[in-house]
Amino acid sequence: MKILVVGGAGYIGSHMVRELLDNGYDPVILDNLSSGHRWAVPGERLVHGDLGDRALLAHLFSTYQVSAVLHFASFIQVGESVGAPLKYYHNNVANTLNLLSAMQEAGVTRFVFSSTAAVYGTPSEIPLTESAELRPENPYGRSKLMVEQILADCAHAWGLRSACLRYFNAAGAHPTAGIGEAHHPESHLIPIVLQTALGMRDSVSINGDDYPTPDGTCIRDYIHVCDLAAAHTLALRYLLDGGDSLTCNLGNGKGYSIREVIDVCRAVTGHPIPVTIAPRRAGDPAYLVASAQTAVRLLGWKPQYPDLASIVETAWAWHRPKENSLFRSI
Ligand SMILES: NC(=O)c1ccc[n+]([C@@H]2O[C@H](COP(=O)([O-])OP(=O)(O)OC[C@H]3O[C@@H](n4cnc5c(N)ncnc54)[C@H](O)[C@@H]3O)[C@@H](O)[C@H]2O)c1
Ligand SMILES: O=c1ccn([C@@H]2O[C@H](COP(=O)(O)OP(=O)(O)O[C@H]3O[C@H](CO)[C@@H](O)[C@H](O)[C@H]3O)[C@@H](O)[C@H]2O)c(=O)[nH]1
Repeated sequence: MKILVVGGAGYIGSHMVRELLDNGYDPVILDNLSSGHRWAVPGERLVHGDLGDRALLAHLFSTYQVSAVLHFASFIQVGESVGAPLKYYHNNVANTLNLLSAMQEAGVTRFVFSSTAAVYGTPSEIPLTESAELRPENPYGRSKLMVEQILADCAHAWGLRSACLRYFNAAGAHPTAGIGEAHHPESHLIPIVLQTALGMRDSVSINGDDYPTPDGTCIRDYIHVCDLAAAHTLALRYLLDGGDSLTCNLGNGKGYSIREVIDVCRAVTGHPIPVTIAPRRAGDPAYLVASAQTAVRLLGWKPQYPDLASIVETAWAWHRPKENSLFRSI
């Protein structure tokens, strides 16, 4: 069964491509390699192109009998989005409209969307369920919420069925496939901490220690990238079996402060990992922790890496040969 994976050469998308192959699906990847990597995916499955290219999308849908689309392609940095909102609205919203229009023209009606915990903003409840208030605090989160709303309108208008998967913080690496997180430049906390353990950085700069949390640093819920991929397969099966549109949080339900993340990384790597304190980063809510009970109940999802140390161990196994962090940019 042919599945179009948009953004499939990126961090989460490339793990998804492995997961699809392991489960007998036939993925085709569309990626412009703006932050993804040719080495992360089987070359013969990659179409190098941009989501903004309507003619290319029409060509893809007419060439392949696509059963469903998994959409990972977007810009992803919370802090950057505050200073460059139009960049985010253009790629994350306008380009997604292109994709949805091409799907409508081709009669493809199943869609799995990479949404985010950033749609919630400062939590109205703890842990966050999907019915919590949606008040994103940065353009990145707003761009994802806009797409969720567009998907609901398309469901009503032309029968699109979508799974909006609101991931919390993706981390870790595939234990055997030789792929992992490699953003250039890296902005995510865990890879930065591990690069510091490797001596590639002098210290980790903590973005603010005056938040209303027990140790003053931001709390996040970290979820293994392979557990995310497994949830997508379950959501895909659910839609292929005729399931109605759904929205699910994907997280482990346990929050770790930045200082706690660094402590776990110290324990895993055996390195002291120096820190410095920097000002707050714009757009950061203090606390984001998931209730993933909807995914458990509706999809039968069960994370295989429920604790942070087991997630960091896989990330460390990936980052430790330094060339994975340093040189494999394309
Ligand atoms: N990493 C996280 O913690 C996290 C958490 C919540 C949600 N998400 C969402 O998951 C998705 C994947 O995130 P990731 O961490 O793998 O990011 P990533 O940057 O590694 O992957 C995104 C991929 O999309 C491609 N891409 C971007 N714009 C494109 C375009 N216009 N045309 C074609 N390809 C394009 C990039 O080249 C890259 O391969 C994103 O939508 C992100 O918002 C990520
Ligand atoms: O060098 C660093 C890097 C990060 N942080 C902080 O660590 C926390 C986690 O940051 P990061 O790893 O950048 O993740 P988030 O900003 O929480 O965003 C990620 O997780 C979101 C879901 O919660 C996704 O939607 C985003 O795409 C993804 O980038 C935040 O408080 C950051 O300010 C630091 O203090 N120092």
